Amino acid sequence: MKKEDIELLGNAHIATSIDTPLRPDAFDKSDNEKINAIQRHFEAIMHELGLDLTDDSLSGTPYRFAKMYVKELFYGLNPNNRPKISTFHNKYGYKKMLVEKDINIDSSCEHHFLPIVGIAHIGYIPKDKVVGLSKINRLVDYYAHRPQVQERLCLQVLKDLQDALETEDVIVVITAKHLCVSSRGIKDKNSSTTTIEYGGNFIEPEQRNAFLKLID
Ligand SMILES: Nc1nc2c(ncn2[C@@H]2O[C@H](COP(=O)(O)OP(=O)(O)OP(=O)(O)O)[C@@H](O)[C@H]2O)c(=O)[nH]1
Ligand SMILES: [Zn+2]
Repeated sequence: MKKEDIELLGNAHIATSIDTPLRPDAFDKSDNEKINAIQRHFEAIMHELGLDLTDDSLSGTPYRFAKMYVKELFYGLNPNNRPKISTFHNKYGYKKMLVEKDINIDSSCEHHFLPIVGIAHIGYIPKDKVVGLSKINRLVDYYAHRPQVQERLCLQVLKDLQDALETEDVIVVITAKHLCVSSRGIKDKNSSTTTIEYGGNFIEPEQRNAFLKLID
């Protein structure tokens, strides 16, 4: 790819859809077939870098790398891996805000494939359904384990929770450090990125501020 094309891609990095751009044949291959193929590709990259793949410390790296990509870092690409979000009938009639704070974010930036590390805070106001608390953390983990931009991660979590809870009254805040900003390029160790997305009642500044006060 030419440098100008990369620059164009960079400028257009905010996608118009909140869906992760996947090809229709994304899951035609099994995980093991993907691991085998990625292993060969990564072996070629290491070879190009001049590394001696017969070294006993390096020889297992292409397989380790491929397994890590498919089964760990990017397990969230496959919709079959979406956690089951158990919801319960809100029979106690809890109608105020529920906040799940300091949810761990381990993600990867899709421009450099480097880590995005941070925390998410989520609030919602139940209607007829409440969700098992751990399912909120699991959902965040699932969407984080894709090549991501933080804005889309925030929107994907918001949309899924709104659908699962059958209410628009959800808010998602993510604060994260991008290693592509802190460890390469500009190498700014201090800055972090915050994204906030919400719907329903959280459009009201009073409701939003009540949430922001709780996560402060
Ligand atoms: N909006 C947004 N940008 C991101 C995210 N993660 C990484 N980026 C940015 O994506 C941009 C890609 O820009 P390019 O100019 O194509 O890439 P680059 O030459 O490596 O850019 P530098 O990082 O400035 O060296 C960089 O500015 C990154 O900081 C994200 O989650 N959201
Ligand atoms: Zn990046």
